[in-house]
Amino acid sequence: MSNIYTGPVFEMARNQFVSVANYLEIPEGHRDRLLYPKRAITISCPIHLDNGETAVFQGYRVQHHLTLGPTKGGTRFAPSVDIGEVSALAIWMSWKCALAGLPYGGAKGGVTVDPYKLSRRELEGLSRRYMQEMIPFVGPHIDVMAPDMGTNEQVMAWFMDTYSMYQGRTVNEIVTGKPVSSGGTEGRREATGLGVAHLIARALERLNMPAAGSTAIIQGFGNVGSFAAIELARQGVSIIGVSDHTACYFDRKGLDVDKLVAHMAAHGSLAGFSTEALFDANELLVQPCDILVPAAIERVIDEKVAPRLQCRILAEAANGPTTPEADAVLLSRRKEIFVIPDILCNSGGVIVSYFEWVQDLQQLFWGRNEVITRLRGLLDDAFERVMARVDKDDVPHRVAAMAIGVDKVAKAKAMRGLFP
Ligand SMILES: NC(=O)C1=CN([C@@H]2O[C@H](COP(=O)(O)OP(=O)(O)OC[C@H]3O[C@@H](n4cnc5c(N)ncnc54)[C@H](OP(=O)(O)O)[C@@H]3O)[C@@H](O)[C@H]2O)C=CC1
Ligand SMILES: O=C(O)CCC(=O)C(=O)O
Repeated sequence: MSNIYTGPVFEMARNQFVSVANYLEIPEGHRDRLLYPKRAITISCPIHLDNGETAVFQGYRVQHHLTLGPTKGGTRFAPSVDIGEVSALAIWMSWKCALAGLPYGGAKGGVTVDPYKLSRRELEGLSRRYMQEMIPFVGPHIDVMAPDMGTNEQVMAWFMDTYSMYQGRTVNEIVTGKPVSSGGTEGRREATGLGVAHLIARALERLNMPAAGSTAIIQGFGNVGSFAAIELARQGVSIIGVSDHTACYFDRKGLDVDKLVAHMAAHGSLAGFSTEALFDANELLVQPCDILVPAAIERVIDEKVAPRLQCRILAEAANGPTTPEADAVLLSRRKEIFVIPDILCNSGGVIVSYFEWVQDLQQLFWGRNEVITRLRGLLDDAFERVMARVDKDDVPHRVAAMAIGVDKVAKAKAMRGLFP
């Protein structure tokens, strides 16, 4: 199939799919239908800059499959965004939602922009224009957006408001990850990081390692990385390394997570937190630790980094942090390194987004305890199913997790018939 889906991140998603399709013995003739997105939308978003000029930003939304329900997934504002990256992220959302048992296909969207270079007024203009251009293609039962890198609750509130103005009524079920004051759910802000820490606790249990006194290194200190750090520290794990784009810190005695979080709240980045603990960002991932949490971008663990990892647990909070070449290395190190694959590890976010959507549709809101208890229940269930498959078939954790997701979508497609 000749197509527009290219680039290293899409190649990763395709290679992973081929490995899983081989393991599941999916016939060649069924594979393109499972892999390639149903719809890929490209838009131009012109906005007025503060200096009076007009800038046009490229935006995308990819809806991978519609077999199990509406599509679901975040919106990324980052310079790296292109159709290949967004498509890969949409495909991963499909396997993630199916693994968690959510009634969704995968989607992802984004704008090629550095959001930190825009003023608040420009960011609002871009967010509103993006949603406005997407109105013909999204809806509470068609495609439901959420935050991802570079977007947040405020951007979701602007999306919701823009969509609602066009409908002439409040439609808060059009996006998730909104502020609680605008129809968001308790627990969504921290859900992904909390889920990462919960699954790390399950992995520690399985390895007979106590949480208290274990050490963790976290790359990325945004929504996911910071909440994972808070929850791990609460469990007694010592956070010995953290980084973002602006700084990297490492201290074997442990960093003060409360102070890191307060610094982020005051300054918006890690720069300036400490002079003593400054460290080389290129060496952070390969330092000895019990738990390594990449919580930033794709492809940071490649065939050069993988042989040098010195962690016992690799908890993939980011989407796609490990390349297929690195996976081959990790396969040979599978007794040393316990991988919690991304589609399992970071699924807490979309799980609580699902709870938010359900609450918005019903206009009946749950308390935080109910949200977190249900979240832990779905994560435990997915974790157990992945481990059962690993034990039964002796396959790598990623293959087991993806196989559960791919198999569910494949079976649903088969039952619905080949032709419309
Ligand atoms: N938000 C969510 O609910 C979910 C997010 N994810 C995934 O988690 C990851 C992080 O997302 P999220 O926390 O929301 O995004 P944020 O934008 O909130 O934070 C991203 C963090 O990563 C850092 N970062 C970016 N590039 C690098 C780099 N090269 N080295 C070190 N740090 C870097 C950023 O630093 P800086 O600010 O300095 O650029 C920032 O600290 C992404 O892969 C995303 O797809 C997965 C599931 C759900
Ligand atoms: O909350 C959601 O709907 C999607 C979150 C997301 O983008 C992801 O899991 O990668």
